[in-house]
Amino acid sequence: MPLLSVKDLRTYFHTRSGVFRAVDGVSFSLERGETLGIVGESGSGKSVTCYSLMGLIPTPPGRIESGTAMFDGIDLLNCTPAQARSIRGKRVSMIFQDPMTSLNPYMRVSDQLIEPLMIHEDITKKEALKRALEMLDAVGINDAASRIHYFPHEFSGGMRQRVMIAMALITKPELLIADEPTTALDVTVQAQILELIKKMQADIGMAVVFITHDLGVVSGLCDRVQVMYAGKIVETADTRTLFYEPKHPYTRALQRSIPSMQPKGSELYTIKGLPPDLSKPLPGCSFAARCEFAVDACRAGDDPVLAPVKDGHLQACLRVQAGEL
Ligand SMILES: Nc1ncnc2c1ncn2[C@@H]1O[C@H](COP(=O)(O)OP(=O)(O)OP(=O)(O)O)[C@@H](O)[C@H]1O
Repeated sequence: MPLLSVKDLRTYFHTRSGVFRAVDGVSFSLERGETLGIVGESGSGKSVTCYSLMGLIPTPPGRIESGTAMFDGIDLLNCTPAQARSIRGKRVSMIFQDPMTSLNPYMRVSDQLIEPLMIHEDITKKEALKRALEMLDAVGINDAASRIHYFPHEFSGGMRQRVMIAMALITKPELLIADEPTTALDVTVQAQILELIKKMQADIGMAVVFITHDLGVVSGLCDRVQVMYAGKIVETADTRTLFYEPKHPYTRALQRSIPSMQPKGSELYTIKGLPPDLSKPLPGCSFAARCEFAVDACRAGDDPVLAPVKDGHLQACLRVQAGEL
């Protein structure tokens, strides 16, 4: 049985300017210990997918319209508050691009680190502090014994990111959701943080969902990747297949836009145009307006659905499905 199984998740935002179908029929599953990358441009619904699982959708204007998200037999989208508390922040944790999303600026790091342990585990304060120190050590905070009493602002950006990771991992979660945790950091610190997540994953054996707009980042980190466009998954495969045999024109375009994949001296390739307005769904494929391979059939009928290319590789382009591309 997979650790997490999401079926037909739809999360819409009901605003004055219309209903934004941020996530529109997303299904995927994740095995224990597996790392799944969710890739797509800004606004494609990556964060809203994960926020839905974590109970972080602001309601209103947001609303989960349909779907189930089974985590070890419990539906995260339809569970009791007590079930939610026993899972979120303990068995499932999340880290964010901005560490201050989860760190409290007015609380010493020591108090923040021990809080989830005191809530979820039968443990004394002394034992909890010992665990917190070990955790800070494990995420590479030097001189953790004195720094544990710092406030978040007394750490540099990269170090704050490490503190947030320590806080997310201190309960040894079975699933970590990482929402662009390195985007705001310089390249060296970015690499260190990615290495750290990999190491902690190996130590704890947790599964990871890694959200990023950067296809380059997922290559060294993820077992499997799913590509999102306009609230839907348009392609999913193991990382190697997705890199070397991408099928969907959007995935191919994303791959072409990785700077290191482009020949030296050539003009940087970018995907022309903008993602569609999610409040005005158009007939046909939502990528058609920007797709260099689109034909009339792509702009008519229902949005194409995922179909297998081969075992574990699914994609949603009609022309690929018809064997034309
Ligand atoms: N609070 C909100 N109110 C209204 N609409 C929202 C809200 N939050 C998200 N949305 C809608 O959901 C869409 C998807 O947002 P989401 O944050 O999931 O994108 P993303 O792929 O994670 O992008 P990014 O990389 O920029 O975080 C947005 O384009 C927007 O239309």
